[in-house]
Amino acid sequence: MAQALLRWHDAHQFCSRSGQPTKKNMAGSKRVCPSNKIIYYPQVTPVVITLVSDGTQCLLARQSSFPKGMYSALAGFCDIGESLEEAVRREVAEEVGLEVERLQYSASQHWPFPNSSLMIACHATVKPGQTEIQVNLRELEAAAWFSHDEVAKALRRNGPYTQQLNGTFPFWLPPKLAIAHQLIKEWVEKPICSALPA
Ligand SMILES: NC(=O)c1ccc[n+]([C@@H]2O[C@H](COP(=O)([O-])OP(=O)(O)OC[C@H]3O[C@@H](n4cnc5c(N)ncnc54)[C@H](O)[C@@H]3O)[C@@H](O)[C@H]2O)c1
Repeated sequence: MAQALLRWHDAHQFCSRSGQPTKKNMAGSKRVCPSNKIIYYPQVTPVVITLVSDGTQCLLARQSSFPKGMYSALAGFCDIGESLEEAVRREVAEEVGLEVERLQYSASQHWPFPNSSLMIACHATVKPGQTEIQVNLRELEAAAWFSHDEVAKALRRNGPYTQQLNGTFPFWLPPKLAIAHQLIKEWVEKPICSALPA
């Protein structure tokens, strides 16, 4: 968190209205422009992260920037004017072409990489039978449905894998510190999604 705050101070040294240097307050919690008194507060950007399930399988995806073999839940920044529910539905539709039927909040996490994000984690379901995915290749490298068994095994493995096994990189999941890991673990331990309220 301290590093995220230091990065924010570094990137906000000048007032965007007057162009004058801003001054940090003693506590380091804000910056003020001495010429027009505008106060700048550190920003936190909301990001939704969603584990989509059809009741028996869950959907995991990877971006080309991920370490080889790592798959995670779908994440995306909230747009201005959007509720969290709208952001989840839009992101899932944009990234894999699925329509979310029900969703349930799970937990949140401050994520300092590369800037301060507030990760808001949710479980979502799609209607059984409406599971055909269309991967948006501008955003994702791949996405696929994984069975409960496959995901449970991947949780027990210790990634990251840097070595190929039978010509491919074994699929592995984000580390414990990431809320993506907690979301996936929650689904494996209690497949909540099959019992989400309508
Ligand atoms: N803690 C976790 O478990 C976890 C898991 C997945 C993603 N994340 C984080 O969530 C964030 C979003 O994930 P992603 O996969 O969409 O990331 P991403 O960095 O691939 O961003 C996708 C696109 O969003 C746009 N974007 C970048 N910054 C933005 C901002 N501040 N506001 C609006 N749009 C912006 C850009 O066009 C970018 O190409 C990243 O910071 C990522 O590190 C955390």
